[in-house]
Amino acid sequence: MDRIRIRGGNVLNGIIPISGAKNAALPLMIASLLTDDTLTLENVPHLADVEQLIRILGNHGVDYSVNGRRENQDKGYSRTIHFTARSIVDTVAPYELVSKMRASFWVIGPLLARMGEARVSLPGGCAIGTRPVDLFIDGLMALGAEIDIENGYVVTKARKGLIGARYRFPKVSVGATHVMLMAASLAHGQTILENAAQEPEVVNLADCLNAMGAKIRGAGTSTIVIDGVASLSGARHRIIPDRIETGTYAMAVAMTGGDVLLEGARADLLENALQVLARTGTEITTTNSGIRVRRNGAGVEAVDVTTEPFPGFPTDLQAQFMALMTKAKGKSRITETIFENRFMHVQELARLGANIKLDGQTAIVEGVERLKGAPVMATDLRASVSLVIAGLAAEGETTVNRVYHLDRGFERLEEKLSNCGAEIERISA
Ligand SMILES: CC(=O)N[C@H]1[C@@H](OP(=O)(O)OP(=O)(O)OC[C@H]2O[C@@H](n3ccc(=O)[nH]c3=O)[C@H](O)[C@@H]2O)O[C@H](CO)[C@@H](O)[C@@H]1O
Ligand SMILES: C=C(OP(=O)(O)O)C(=O)O
Repeated sequence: MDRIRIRGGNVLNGIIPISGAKNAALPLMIASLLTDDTLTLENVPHLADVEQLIRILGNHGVDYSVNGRRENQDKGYSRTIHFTARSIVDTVAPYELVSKMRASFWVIGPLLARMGEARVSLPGGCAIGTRPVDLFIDGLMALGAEIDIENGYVVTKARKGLIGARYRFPKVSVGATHVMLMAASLAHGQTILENAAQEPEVVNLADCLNAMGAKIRGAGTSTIVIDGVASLSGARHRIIPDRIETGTYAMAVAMTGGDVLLEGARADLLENALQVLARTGTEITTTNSGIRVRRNGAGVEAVDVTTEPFPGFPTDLQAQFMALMTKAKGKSRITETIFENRFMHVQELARLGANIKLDGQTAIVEGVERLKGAPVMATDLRASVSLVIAGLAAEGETTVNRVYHLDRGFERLEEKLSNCGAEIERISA
């Protein structure tokens, strides 16, 4: 299995191009199941999750073709991809495919809306909590779907089509909001979703669905109104820049020091996290071409954070921020409210010399003078990259094992960081 080897201690200087957002690309690709026309997506990142979803969609009958120079396609540059689901050849999403990635469960919405049936394996994904699917089931049932769980599969039918309804999510869920948006777009009549997720990825999906002919208002607020339409057409749509990748590299610069332009990044997608970073003493400026992050030799202040649904501090940046706080001046409290088991990076950061104590859902981080390189391993995507950041600021050599987690969500990570002066390389097994 590949590993990442880092020799820490270098400051970061230069330009890091920000890729298209994984968490926007996945639901947008799934939306291609809603129409027999071509959905063209621009700025699709080259990531393991995207490739896996291409395979899953292919199983249902989605053809795809990639624009761009052939030599770029395999090297991992964001691309334009055309997805066409002329006909749905299979409404079953099997365990072997869905268990590898949580988001693949979301095909349940479009398959049910377009075909009146779906049989989708319960999902896998990052091991950061129990991650049930009750909200998807309740929401689709509110639209008139019949649902049973059989042998690890969610089996659903709506032979006469889905019917618009008012549904209030008992808890904010990004994935369940995506699925309800897609399903309700082809339902008969009006659907009103309350307590919906307000994440930029939800807005990106709603904008794309509207370009395909859907009638959705209010995406980006907690109440979304969808007037169902009989069919959707193709469209051309651009994926937003990845706000988690943006925040991750911003925290890397805050930790190592230096001056980096995060090219193509959009500050409005992560205002809360940028404000938190500014409070640590990191200089953040928005320019025409992206976000510039600077930190001199003065070190970072300790800041408390609590993860929350958007527009709050994102759970997907919690691990990276904890890495930063391990070298802060003083004590910070980091509270995780979204996932009940998202502290697996704590014991790995401790291998590098971090001083962190857990008190329920709160991590108390006492900043230390220096971290020292060590072999580490993480069991989820954002935890893995938090170890990369910590390794960049640690003395000596850090080896991050199980690199496949990083490949799920970070396009050309080693190249982007080494272009800015980091000593980082992939060691192929
Ligand atoms: C591919 C993708 O976009 N993944 C993101 C998405 O995951 P995902 O969409 O899976 O996360 P959700 O917003 O659904 O999860 C939020 C909370 O709701 C719970 N829940 C969710 C559904 C359900 O039916 N029942 C239930 O209890 C979850 O266990 C979790 O505790 O949003 C998360 C929260 O911002 C991010 O960390 C993930 O990176
Ligand atoms: C948790 C994540 O992904 P997933 O929902 O696919 O597990 C993530 O992107 O950080």
